[in-house]
Amino acid sequence: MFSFYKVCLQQARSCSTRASTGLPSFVKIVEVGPRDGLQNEKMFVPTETKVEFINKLSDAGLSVIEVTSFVSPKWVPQMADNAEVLKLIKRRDGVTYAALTPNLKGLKDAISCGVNEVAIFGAASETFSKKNINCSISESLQRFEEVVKLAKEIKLPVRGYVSCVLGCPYEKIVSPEKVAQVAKQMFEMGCYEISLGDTIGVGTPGAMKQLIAVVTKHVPIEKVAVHCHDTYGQALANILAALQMGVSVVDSSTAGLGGCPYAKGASGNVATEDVLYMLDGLGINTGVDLQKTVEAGRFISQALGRSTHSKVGQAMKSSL
Ligand SMILES: CC(C)(COP(=O)([O-])OP(=O)([O-])OC[C@H]1O[C@@H](n2cnc3c(N)ncnc32)[C@H](O)[C@@H]1OP(=O)([O-])[O-])[C@@H](O)C(=O)NCCC(=O)NCCSC(=O)C[C@@](C)(O)CC(=O)[O-]
Repeated sequence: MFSFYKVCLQQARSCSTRASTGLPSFVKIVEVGPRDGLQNEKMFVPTETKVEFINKLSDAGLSVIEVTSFVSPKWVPQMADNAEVLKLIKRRDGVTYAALTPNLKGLKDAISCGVNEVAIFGAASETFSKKNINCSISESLQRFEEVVKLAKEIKLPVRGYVSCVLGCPYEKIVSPEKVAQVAKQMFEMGCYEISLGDTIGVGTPGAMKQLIAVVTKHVPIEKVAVHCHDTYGQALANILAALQMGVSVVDSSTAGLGGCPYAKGASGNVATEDVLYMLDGLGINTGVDLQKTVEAGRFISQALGRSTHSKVGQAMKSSL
């Protein structure tokens, strides 16, 4: 069925010069579809659908899956079934089931549901911080200190997100120095990885490279991840630019689902299928099965009543 795709991949792999380009040999994919992907859906997605989607993703070999968030259900109603989701999923050995936790209440609730990892999420824009988590950047960092302190006590890994790293829906320009300042503080408080979020997908590869050059003055490159939305169609190019800078952790969302409720007009994350296809062609291992990921994308797209946003998912559907 996917014969043309296979021939193309073989050709791409044979042309690949990973060793000479200095790209990493392995990239960790952090699948954010069930959380970032679904948080913005207007109609409540049934819990069983979320659970089946997550199970399909783990079956595809995705080893880190952000499954939900422990935020106020008044702010993000779609994630209100966080405890049920974590109770019903089929947990696979070796898979990290992660959740967003903006404060101590979120952390305590997440712990009681048996998450393997949590993420705090701040921003490099004051206005976005206020709109998204109802506090200033410095107030958010104080809250995060408490979250990280408690998580450390029970040896629960904490990831840190910085949003608006290449532009803000309210303030427009965001300087790399501001991003680096927030990233540094999150890293120093104990986050094991810092994910740089191009929340509204406005970045271009040159800006991404400049950003990473500035951030890595404070955070080691192996601790940096990229989280690219695809509003302007630049996500894959930006990811490649990040890989060329030495990044080896990429966030993505199956079927290209997603968006932030507090960043109006921003489109979904880069599709996991598209990232996998590109990495496969570059000879970079991920441990993830592309075809099974495409099937998971098809499942969730059908459940949402629309076609997948993944170009690879679309191409493979038409037998290319
Ligand atoms: C952070 C808060 C809670 C502050 O919201 P607040 O209103 O300032 O909080 P509060 O402490 O004053 O509490 C108000 C009410 O919320 C409850 N509450 C308080 N905390 C929690 C909690 N953890 N879980 C459940 N309930 C909670 C609390 O119990 C109380 O309930 P009430 O007495 O009114 O019934 C709120 O602003 C919020 O929930 N924001 C969610 C924002 C969000 O989820 N945004 C999307 C994710 S970020 C993103 O998508 C970007 C990212 C990560 O993908 C990267 C990128 O692309 O850039």
